[in-house]
Amino acid sequence: MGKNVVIALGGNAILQPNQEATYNNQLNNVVSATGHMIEIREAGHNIVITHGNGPQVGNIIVQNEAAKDTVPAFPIDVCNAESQGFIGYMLEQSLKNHISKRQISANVATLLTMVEVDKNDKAFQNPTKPIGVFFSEEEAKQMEEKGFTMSEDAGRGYRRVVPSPEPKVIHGIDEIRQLIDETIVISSGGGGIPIYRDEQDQIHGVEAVIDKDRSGLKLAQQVDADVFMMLTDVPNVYINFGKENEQKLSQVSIEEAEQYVAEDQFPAGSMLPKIQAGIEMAKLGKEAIICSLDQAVDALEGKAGTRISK
Ligand SMILES: Nc1ncnc2c1ncn2[C@@H]1O[C@H](COP(=O)(O)OP(=O)(O)O)[C@@H](O)[C@H]1O
Ligand SMILES: NC(=O)OP(=O)(O)O
Repeated sequence: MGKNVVIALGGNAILQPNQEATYNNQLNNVVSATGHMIEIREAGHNIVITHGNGPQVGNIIVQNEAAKDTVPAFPIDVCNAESQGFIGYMLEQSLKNHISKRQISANVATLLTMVEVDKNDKAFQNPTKPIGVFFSEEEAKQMEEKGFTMSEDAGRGYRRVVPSPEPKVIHGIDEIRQLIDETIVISSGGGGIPIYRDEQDQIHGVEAVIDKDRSGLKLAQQVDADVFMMLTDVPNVYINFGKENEQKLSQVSIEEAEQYVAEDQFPAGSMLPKIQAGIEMAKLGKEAIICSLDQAVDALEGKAGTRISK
């Protein structure tokens, strides 16, 4: 019998750091990514897809700021909703085209997803989520002088950072559970649109970008997934990443993963949230896999990627 698999697709896989942020570049990457996802569905598994939006939401914010003298800029939660819409559109269109070509029986539905956070989350005082394009150190210094918070991102350059609160409740879980056997559901894109409830139980948007690996974990837990797959632009997790003594990890226990975290092997805002999500998934007796897009099917069969389990 097939497994329930939640797949998280990285925003940097949708727009690679060295690519121009055109719509066509992003669509081409999504067409290729969904081709691999469809293979998982063809192998008999149910899939729920979530995705990142770091590059995309950062670029939407830049568009808003550039045009603000003629069109007022929207808050970040609305920019998140816009990124969810356009990435969901690319995913759904590409999935439907693959389904049609391969004559598979499956529907696709994209859910615009709000995710509740605590408005007093301490993340609001400590921005850590990298968004948008990469800058040199010199450019980053100039951006800081203009009031932006910047941070180095995993050896790839500097990026703007925004608050990234912990996801608490994913909206739409009952609907996903009803749909999952027949339909490929796309949900919680960009980590979800961050919202909070006030004392009168009213919903409000809040300016932040939730980490999609953390909300993907919540999604995996809430839909009772067997496997949480985080597809990114590296084939494996490594210790001593980028150094001469770099070492590929294939199978990692909870204890080993916790030890590597304690050794500061993984940077916040890139690999750390994936590993933390993987540890939490493994603690539930389930599996977490971190791998590159093109190795998704092999990784699910235990032949590629990095697997965290008990
Ligand atoms: N220890 C590590 N092993 C593998 N990749 C790492 C490690 N530490 C940092 N990284 C970086 O993490 C990146 C993946 O994280 P991120 O850019 O947030 O991915 P995505 O947007 O695909 O979710 C890789 O491209 C790599 O540069
Ligand atoms: N929201 C989010 O985590 O996006 P990335 O995957 O692009 O970092």
